[in-house]
Amino acid sequence: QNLNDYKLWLKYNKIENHDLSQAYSKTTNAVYIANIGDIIKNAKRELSLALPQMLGTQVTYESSITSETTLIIDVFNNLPEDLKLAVKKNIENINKEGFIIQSISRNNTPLTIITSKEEIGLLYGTFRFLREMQMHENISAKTIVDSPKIQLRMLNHWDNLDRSVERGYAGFSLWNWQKLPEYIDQRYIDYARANASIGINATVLTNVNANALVLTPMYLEKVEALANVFRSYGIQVYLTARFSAPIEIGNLETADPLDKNVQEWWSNKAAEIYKRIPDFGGFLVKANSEGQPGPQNYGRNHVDGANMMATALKPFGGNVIWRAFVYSEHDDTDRAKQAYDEFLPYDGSFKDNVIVQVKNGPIDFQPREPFHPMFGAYKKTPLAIEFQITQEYLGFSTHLVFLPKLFEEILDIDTYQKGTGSTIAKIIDGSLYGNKLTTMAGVTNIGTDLNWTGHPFAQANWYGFGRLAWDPNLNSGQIADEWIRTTYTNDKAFVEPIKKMMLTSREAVVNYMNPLGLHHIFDTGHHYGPGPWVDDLGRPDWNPVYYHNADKNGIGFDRTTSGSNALEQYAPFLEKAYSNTNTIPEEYLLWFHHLPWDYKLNNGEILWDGIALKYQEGVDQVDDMIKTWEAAKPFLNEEQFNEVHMLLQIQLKEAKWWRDACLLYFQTFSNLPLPKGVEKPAHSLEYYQSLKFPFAPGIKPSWN
Ligand SMILES: CO[C@H]1[C@H](O)[C@@H](O)[C@H](O)O[C@@H]1C(=O)O
Repeated sequence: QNLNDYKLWLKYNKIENHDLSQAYSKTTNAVYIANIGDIIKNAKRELSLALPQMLGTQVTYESSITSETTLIIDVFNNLPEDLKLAVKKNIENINKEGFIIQSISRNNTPLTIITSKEEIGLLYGTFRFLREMQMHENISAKTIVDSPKIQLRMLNHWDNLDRSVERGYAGFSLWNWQKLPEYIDQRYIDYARANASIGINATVLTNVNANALVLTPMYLEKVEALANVFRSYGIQVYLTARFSAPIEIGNLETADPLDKNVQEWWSNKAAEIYKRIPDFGGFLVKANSEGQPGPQNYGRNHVDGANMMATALKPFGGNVIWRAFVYSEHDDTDRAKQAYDEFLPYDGSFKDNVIVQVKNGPIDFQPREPFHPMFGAYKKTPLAIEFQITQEYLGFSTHLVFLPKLFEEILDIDTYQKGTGSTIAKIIDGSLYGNKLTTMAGVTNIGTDLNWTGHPFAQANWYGFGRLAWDPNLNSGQIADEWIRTTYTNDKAFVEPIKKMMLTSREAVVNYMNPLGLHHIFDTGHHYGPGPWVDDLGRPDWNPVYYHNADKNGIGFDRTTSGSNALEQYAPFLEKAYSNTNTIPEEYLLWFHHLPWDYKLNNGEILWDGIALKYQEGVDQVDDMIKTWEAAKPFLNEEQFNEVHMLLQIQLKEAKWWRDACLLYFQTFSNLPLPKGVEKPAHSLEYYQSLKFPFAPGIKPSWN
């Protein structure tokens, strides 16, 4: 790994273009930055770090606004009257975290103003200003008026107290519990800077498979120390709350949410936390899911559990984020249907500080899933969308996959639940149903690796998540563009091909792992390589064979009326369109239909050939990615080039592994030859079935 990778997209490379550098130097020649709090101090620190690196000059700060001032950073209320007037129209168009960057002429001198309603907007505005410089944009020629569209832009860490990270592929947890609270690792500060630079404003420090100990005083003191660092970057801290904590650390005999002592215990716990952390965000809870304790252990339901915690947090302004990731071993209906069936009756019964958090798809973070049917169907209780930034099912931190493409696909989908135009983006940003609490959560891919995310390009997934949480209508191409230019170079000859490579990488992984709607055919436990043959796990819904249903007659999961009828959970328009093999988008075909091997695809190929050719296409796409990277070599130093080149070679090897293993296995049912154009497998099926990965990182759970 390359030392420079540590800086993420905040590289602040020297600006070589003389004219541009001159123009920026003029704009930043005399800076007035208000002295109103700790957040703005961090904006000032960032300027003092970035400007000398980019421009080669030190920043001169002024103690008051003078006729010499070239850049003003202050909240609207503090601006001199003439400047207030200049930005007045725009200030009405931002919310309390938004900002304006506007250049005017004052007494014939050019002046740039970064302003906002509140202090946090100035930090976001400063980061934006610096990004514009990194992207060599003509700042003084444009006015930028921007605000986040979603209130809680949140990372979910699946970090355990022993510093292992569930589904983490980038080293250990950042949180050094042993040295906290005294020792503040520089990493905490750089983590906060990176998050603030893209507008992430909340973080859940601990795994949803929770350990109650984090709620004991010894740990709370450490959490407080982290909260103290993050506060001045506008980041609020949340914790996961283990439902059985009152028993485990509170000496109670029950955790029944209707028990007075239990309720009191949680209220006292909330008070204790808020005494230390007055702006504590609240609890994220995984209950009665994959073996985690919950209200159902006491014959109660999700509403009882969530509302009990909501009552405890309410006096302090905290939220409960209650996950809807549930599927039960006692339920033999289609796993894809269970969360909807269980949660739909509760819509509207939760207290107003409860948010229900739903994964983007109904199974589990597959390379491609149709959207989770709760989106749009839940109309009263606010839903948070949960994306997975860590690549549990997408090649860990080894494969290059640009996830904003996946996130965008989901956000843009029309659920039709309130007529045409009921997109998931509008549900999440609250505009469709008028929800007051809006949230986007991302299960993070960050760890102690030198480059934070294991794969240098996985940084783009952290970046892109943050950008989409800020504005779910952003385009993934724009996000890739920003990331490449701030991380590598602005040279078009590099930017354009690399952007193309990133934008195709998501479809490539779908093709070589799970084409045409196939899903969950991963090897068991670690979810790394292919395991479509696995059929012997304790629960049927953990077995890949449950999901592909291949037999001599065909392949796919019938979710129409002749099968599980999961389609009934979607709006009538989609139910109808997806029920019909002529109108369903082919990328969802085998998600909803079981079809014969000789079924004719849109392009005239039979299904078997189509599947095989998709696998081959995925391999070819990775091959192209390697060619693109090789052609980009002149723009990279040796380490930068080599690290990604080595990773891409592994990706190619493993794309072939997926192709060969899946095709050889499915061929035992189809009994058809591989079509022309598909490479002959390098090994036998038995060989692929014998591969074992005891070294796979990131596993902790024992349930699948
Ligand atoms: C935290 O547990 C995870 C589990 O490791 C993972 O395999 C699955 O994706 O989902 C679970 C969840 O989201 O709760």
